[in-house]
Amino acid sequence: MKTHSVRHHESGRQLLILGCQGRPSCRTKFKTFFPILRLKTTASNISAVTATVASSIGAESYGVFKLSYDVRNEDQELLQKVWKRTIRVAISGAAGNISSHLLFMLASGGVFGMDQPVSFQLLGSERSRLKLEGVAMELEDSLYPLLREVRIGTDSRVMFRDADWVILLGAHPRTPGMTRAELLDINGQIFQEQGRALDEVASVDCKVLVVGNPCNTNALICMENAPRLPRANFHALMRLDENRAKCQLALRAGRFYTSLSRVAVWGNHSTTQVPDFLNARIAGVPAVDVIGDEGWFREEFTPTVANRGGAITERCRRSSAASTAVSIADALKSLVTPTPEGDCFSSAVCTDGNPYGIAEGLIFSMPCQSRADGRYEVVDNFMIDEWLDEKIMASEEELLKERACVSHLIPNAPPAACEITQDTMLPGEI
Ligand SMILES: NC(=O)c1ccc[n+]([C@@H]2O[C@H](COP(=O)([O-])OP(=O)(O)OC[C@H]3O[C@@H](n4cnc5c(N)ncnc54)[C@H](O)[C@@H]3O)[C@@H](O)[C@H]2O)c1
Repeated sequence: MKTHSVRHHESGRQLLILGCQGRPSCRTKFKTFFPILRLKTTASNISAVTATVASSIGAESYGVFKLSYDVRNEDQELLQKVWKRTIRVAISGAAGNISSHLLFMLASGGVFGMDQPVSFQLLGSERSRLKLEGVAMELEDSLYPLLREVRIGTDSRVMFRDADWVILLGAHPRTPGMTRAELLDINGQIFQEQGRALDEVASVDCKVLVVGNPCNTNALICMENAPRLPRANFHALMRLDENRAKCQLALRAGRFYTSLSRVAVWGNHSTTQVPDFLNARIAGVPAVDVIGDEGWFREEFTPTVANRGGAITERCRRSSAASTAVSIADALKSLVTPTPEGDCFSSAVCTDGNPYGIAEGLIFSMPCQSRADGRYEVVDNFMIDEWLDEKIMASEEELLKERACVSHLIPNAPPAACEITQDTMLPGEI
């Protein structure tokens, strides 16, 4: 099944419809959605309409999305309202667990704003096609006024076209017996292909957030295969790790999490990640002074945060999905709202020109600030002591090794031997 949008011929509004493939019940639905097209809705002319619809995709859309809405009877106030340009969000792995939370947060206006229309371009795998159809139907039934269009498909070159945001969730899960090096290769191939697709069809301003694991190296592969897009547009999700660090600090200090600031997590989204307690503040006071127990920070806080995903997976028998979706929403919000003065957010971004001497050409989590326009700057005034430096270097070393293992997926990279000796677990794994 396909989802299509059609531009209303009078108002320029876009309407959404789930494609019928000729089913009689669906043809009735089609009639309801397209009264203005005055079509005799047979299976054959539905495909003719579909072709017309496909050619209208990519145009800007304005107006109110409402199923079986008749513009002639529309509330004049709504008609006259000037809507923001619809934001196009492409999401891969859209039939998966994280997506089942994320899509509904995005469609409700909780991320981009209650006055910001959104449209979805949902990419699934062949295997998840039917489930993707179900997801689109659930979105339909949710009647979100800000959701203007939903498209589903399995071709990244179609789904990434004209997207403003691309959230890459789809990845192969690590199966029993699979080494981290094998996972890097299998998923690396997915992200090589998606990087190429982005290079061909994505808007040059689009921001890409990679979530599928191993997310830092997947983001690196994606970025290197999309040279037309600025390298600064690529992120790998580390916000979940930051949120987990904040939760542990708040619990230990007995303070509400809103009192926390400058909590960064450095490095790789693996157990080598470095939750930074040295620069963290609680109500503006250094967290180390408020908690006053250095042993706790090193021996409990750091491993607890790094292994939190595993602890959740052990209990739920699947990796965290709802809290991951929340952290994706937080990560996106951080880029479209100004970072409060003196605060930061964690995102794994390209290390080119970074102020901390981390090897260039990696996707590495660092403290960032945003001016609300989708772009960020790396915060350059974090203190690094010997302990932190050593930990950051270990995570950097791991990412250098990961990069060497996927050199065959990076254009123009010199061939390198894969030397991942330690089979580091990902936070979501048991
Ligand atoms: N970075 C983080 O903080 C973080 C946290 C949790 C999970 N993750 C990772 O996020 C990913 C998604 O997690 P989930 O729980 O939603 O997994 P899931 O298995 O429920 O969903 C993944 C979906 O992706 C689809 N898929 C696979 N290959 C695809 C491709 N090439 N194109 C499009 N779709 C494809 C699958 O069919 C599946 O529907 C996993 O890799 C997981 O390890 C990352």
